[in-house]
Amino acid sequence: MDAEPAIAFDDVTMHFGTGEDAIHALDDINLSVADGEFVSIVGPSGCGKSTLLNIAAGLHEPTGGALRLDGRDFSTTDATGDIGFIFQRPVLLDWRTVRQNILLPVRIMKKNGDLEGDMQGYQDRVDELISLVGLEGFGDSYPNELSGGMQQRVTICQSLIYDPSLLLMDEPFGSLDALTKDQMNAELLDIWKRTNKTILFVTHDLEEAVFLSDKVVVLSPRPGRIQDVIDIDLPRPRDAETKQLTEYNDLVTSIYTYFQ
Ligand SMILES: Nc1ncnc2c1ncn2[C@@H]1O[C@H](COP(=O)(O)OP(=O)(O)OP(=O)(O)O)[C@@H](O)[C@H]1O
Repeated sequence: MDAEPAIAFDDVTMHFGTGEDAIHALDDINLSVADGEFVSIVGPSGCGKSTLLNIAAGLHEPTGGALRLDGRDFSTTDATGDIGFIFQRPVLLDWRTVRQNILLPVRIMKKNGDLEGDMQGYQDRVDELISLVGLEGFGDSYPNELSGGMQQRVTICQSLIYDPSLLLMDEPFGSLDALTKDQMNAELLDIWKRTNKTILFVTHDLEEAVFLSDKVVVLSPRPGRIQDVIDIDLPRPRDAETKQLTEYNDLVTSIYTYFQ
């Protein structure tokens, strides 16, 4: 029997509000993401990409359908600790050091009684993570002493500190310049490979989606429906040379046709 998907959306529909003013954000979403898979979601502005991710994070309850996490009914499962969320803009406390910011989710979850294990284990993990994202020497720096790319690396560490199996990333590199974004994409693939996470990634950038993913999900204009799921069977590891491949450029071009 096949393993259960890391996360599955079964007939998920989302309306915000009721009556005439209701917004139909998502319609009939059926999507399975396998354990360890990297899946990107693309679609026109306002089509419901962030809503889909917010539902996966448990921040919104869908108005129809259901979610499964490793085969378990999401509505009755405590997913705290299984899911990490990374937003477009780093959410860091200016008055706390990099090290303290990385530990913040652990402190909050411990306070709420959602996390077990002693603090020392997490303190040691901070050093591993700082090294994983190449921030050695910056553990005692404050966020305003770091570049945008470095700040986003800190948020990646924050999301990895409690070792969730699923990472939800909502345009995490959308506010970075093109060169830094390319560098962060390469680093993310390296982190993904070394940590075996499942990643659900929202982006406006079709080239980024093709470069990173195993599959690209194309949503229609609102209400977001799945228009296509495209397998990206480019060889890995991927690097600057991947972008020179005819297959890479063909895939990007074919996904663009959905937006014309
Ligand atoms: N909390 C909310 N309350 C009411 N409407 C909402 C809420 N969140 C999202 N919406 C609406 O749902 C629709 C989808 O929004 P969403 O942010 O998911 O789209 P998106 O594809 O991520 O957009 P973008 O690419 O511009 O970031 C939009 O019309 C938005 O106004």
